[in-house]
Amino acid sequence: MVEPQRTVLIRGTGLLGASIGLGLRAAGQKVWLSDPSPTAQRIAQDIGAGTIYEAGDQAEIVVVASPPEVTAQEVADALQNHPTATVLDIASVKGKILSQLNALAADAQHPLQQQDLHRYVGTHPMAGREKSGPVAARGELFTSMPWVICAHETSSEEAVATATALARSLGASVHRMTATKHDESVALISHLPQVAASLVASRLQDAETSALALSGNGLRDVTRIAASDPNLWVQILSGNARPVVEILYGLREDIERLIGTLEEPEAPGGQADIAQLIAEGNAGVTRIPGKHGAPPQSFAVVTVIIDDKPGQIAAVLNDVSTVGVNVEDLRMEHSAGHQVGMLEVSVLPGRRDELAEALTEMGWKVVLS
Ligand SMILES: NC(=O)c1ccc[n+]([C@@H]2O[C@H](COP(=O)([O-])OP(=O)(O)OC[C@H]3O[C@@H](n4cnc5c(N)ncnc54)[C@H](O)[C@@H]3O)[C@@H](O)[C@H]2O)c1
Ligand SMILES: O=C(O)C(=O)C[C@]1(C(=O)O)C=C[C@@H](O)C=C1
Repeated sequence: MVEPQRTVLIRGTGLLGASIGLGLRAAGQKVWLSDPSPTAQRIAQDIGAGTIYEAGDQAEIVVVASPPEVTAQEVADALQNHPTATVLDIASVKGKILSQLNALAADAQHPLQQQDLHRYVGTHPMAGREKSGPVAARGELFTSMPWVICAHETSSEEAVATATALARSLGASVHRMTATKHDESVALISHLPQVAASLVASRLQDAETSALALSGNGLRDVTRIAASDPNLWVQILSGNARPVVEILYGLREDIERLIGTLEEPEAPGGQADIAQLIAEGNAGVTRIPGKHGAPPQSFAVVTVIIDDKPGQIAAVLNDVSTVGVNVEDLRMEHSAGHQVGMLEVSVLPGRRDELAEALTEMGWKVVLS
């Protein structure tokens, strides 16, 4: 827990900055907000993420939550304007920002000194949304999610401890690694998925409406993040281009192999090749950890068909709690052209049948998958 009397200034009150403000406020922290956009700043204040910063006030912790392209400059300004504060940034790329800061500190014309960087720690919460701006902010965004702390060679122990405490006070689990290791890791687990989602979704641009009307969960699962902000992703992908390109070379090989196989699927070895591709995906997906970095666990899904009217989700959840079953995950799907929704309740596999039976007895229409 960050000591409550320490004041946190959040510079950049968009999705991430406002979410951090909401989470810190809920944990009893004093938060100041600042954004070059007066609207983003006011909205963040209005939703309860903190109070607008008065120029000259001294913060003890500064969180830079600006777009990656201006992050190094913002960190440098914060280190100079808050001369005793720990300064951390949360940008999605780490190596480039650290190099930019080292270059500023080495530039005799720039006021940033190498010793100022002792108070800086690069960090990256591995939680976000495909939306931008403070309106989409959620205080619980970081609960049980990884938060990477990339101490650099001269980060002080105190600065690292402060950044770690801040991440933990938002419910995140902390992972420490170098900026280089971070960038290689996120190329695979964050940047590749974004590229894949965007490429798949872009195939839909000219699709016929009758085909799109058949869309099920497969398409939705693979494309949610295709709605992400292009401005942000230009900065992320170009800021981490080399590690992403290395992965794309491998992906290109696999795609070319699949094309070759599907051109003649009945040719000798063709069926085995297709099976191998799917099996390789099976092997990869089982390696994605679950909550708190625990081994992956697959939950059983109980789907409840509900009328598309207010109060239905709350009523189902109320009935689930009376059965005494913990909800591990929740998802709502709408059926195109129908006034019904499908509420997918994920539970531990051993509790599935009991829950389905109880909900059916209570009058709900339940589907097991
Ligand atoms: N979106 C995600 O899922 C996600 C997840 C983890 C980390 N991040 C990182 O968090 C940072 C913010 O992303 P976001 O999704 O909140 O974007 P956002 O567009 O929602 O918010 C960015 C905010 O920064 C403000 N801003 C612009 N220039 C600024 C400057 N010079 N100084 C201070 N603020 C400035 C903008 O007005 C805006 O309010 C980025 O560095 C991003 O890489 C994003
Ligand atoms: O879940 C989402 O919508 C995200 O965008 C999250 C996600 C990710 O890839 O996990 C995206 C980019 C950020 O740098 C960190 C988190």
